[in-house]
Amino acid sequence: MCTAATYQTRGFYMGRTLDYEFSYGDEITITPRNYPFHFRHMGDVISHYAMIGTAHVAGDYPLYYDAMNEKGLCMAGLNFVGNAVFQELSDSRDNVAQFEFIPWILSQAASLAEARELLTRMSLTGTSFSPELPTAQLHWMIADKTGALTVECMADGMHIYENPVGVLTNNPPFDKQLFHLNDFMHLSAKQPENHFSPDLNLQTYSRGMGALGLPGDLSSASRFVRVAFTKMNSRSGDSESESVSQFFHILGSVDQPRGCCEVAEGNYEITLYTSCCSADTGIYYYTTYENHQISGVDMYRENLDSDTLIRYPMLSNEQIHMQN
Ligand SMILES: C[C@H](CCC(=O)NCCS(=O)(=O)O)[C@H]1CC[C@H]2[C@@H]3[C@H](O)C[C@@H]4C[C@H](O)CC[C@]4(C)[C@H]3C[C@H](O)[C@]12C
Repeated sequence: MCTAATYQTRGFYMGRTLDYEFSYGDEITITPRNYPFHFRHMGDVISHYAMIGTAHVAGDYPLYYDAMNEKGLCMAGLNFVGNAVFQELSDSRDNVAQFEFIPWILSQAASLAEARELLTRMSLTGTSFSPELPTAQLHWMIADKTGALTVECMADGMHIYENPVGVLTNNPPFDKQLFHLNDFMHLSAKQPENHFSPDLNLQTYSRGMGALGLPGDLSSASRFVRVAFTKMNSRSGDSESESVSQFFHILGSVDQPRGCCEVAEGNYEITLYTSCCSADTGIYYYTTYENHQISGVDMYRENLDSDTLIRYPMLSNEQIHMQN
């Protein structure tokens, strides 16, 4: 399972949890402006916007899971297993392989409006990266400070949804996730009042009872509701550190501890990492399952005019700050 969310304070933030039972070998990867992209069906793009995110680098190619570009446009791919059906190659459209989708959009679009424009002339194809890394069944959230979109390719074509919640999880399809929120409109951060019956003396006996009924399990549908509630009710200061701190609390509401989601006998899905792209500062923040300290990689501390990928392995050992 995975969850992605946006957060707006004075800055704009987007990130995700990457929940899985193993790692493909993830690295914080900066693609500078002059790294040559050789798109499978669209030729070469030699000069483009720089981007930073988590990727598995294979044969010097950044296979991004989530990233942002230097213009503050952000994008994340999440599992959409059983629903994703990619499109056929088309003579009249821009054919983009699913593994190229993040680089295709982030290399060229400076805003969500420009991304929307690219999407209208695109076919997202199932072309695989290699036999060892076959096509992943994903759907995506694309966002900047003006809003968010969800992109889902299904048997009936490409769906581009406005995403007013700024949240994405996994199945079912996004329109159903959004509709499901109707069932929870009675939830509140405030204490509830007795609407059950005036004939009963019902009392609140604990804080937090306004959100009684918020689903607590790890299913994708439940995580969607829980992170949406947490995000929509979030309050924080608007400095970078207060915003980033709050952002990790938002995604912390759907964190997966080892042991609670068994995917095979003795094999558990966990939150391998949680990321937070800061659109205004160009910093990619992250924590890992074993390292709760927030680490950061600042794209602007690198030579963004280079033509070579810049890679940082994730710091994954718990860092405990002893005070005595
Ligand atoms: C497994 C990851 C998604 C995690 C997730 O959504 N889990 C939910 C599980 S469930 O549905 O709810 O059961 C996805 C996100 C991004 C994916 C990677 C990226 O798409 C980049 C390449 C794409 C290649 O086609 C396959 C390898 C790969 C390196 C992908 C491996 C894997 O599918 C990743 C890492």
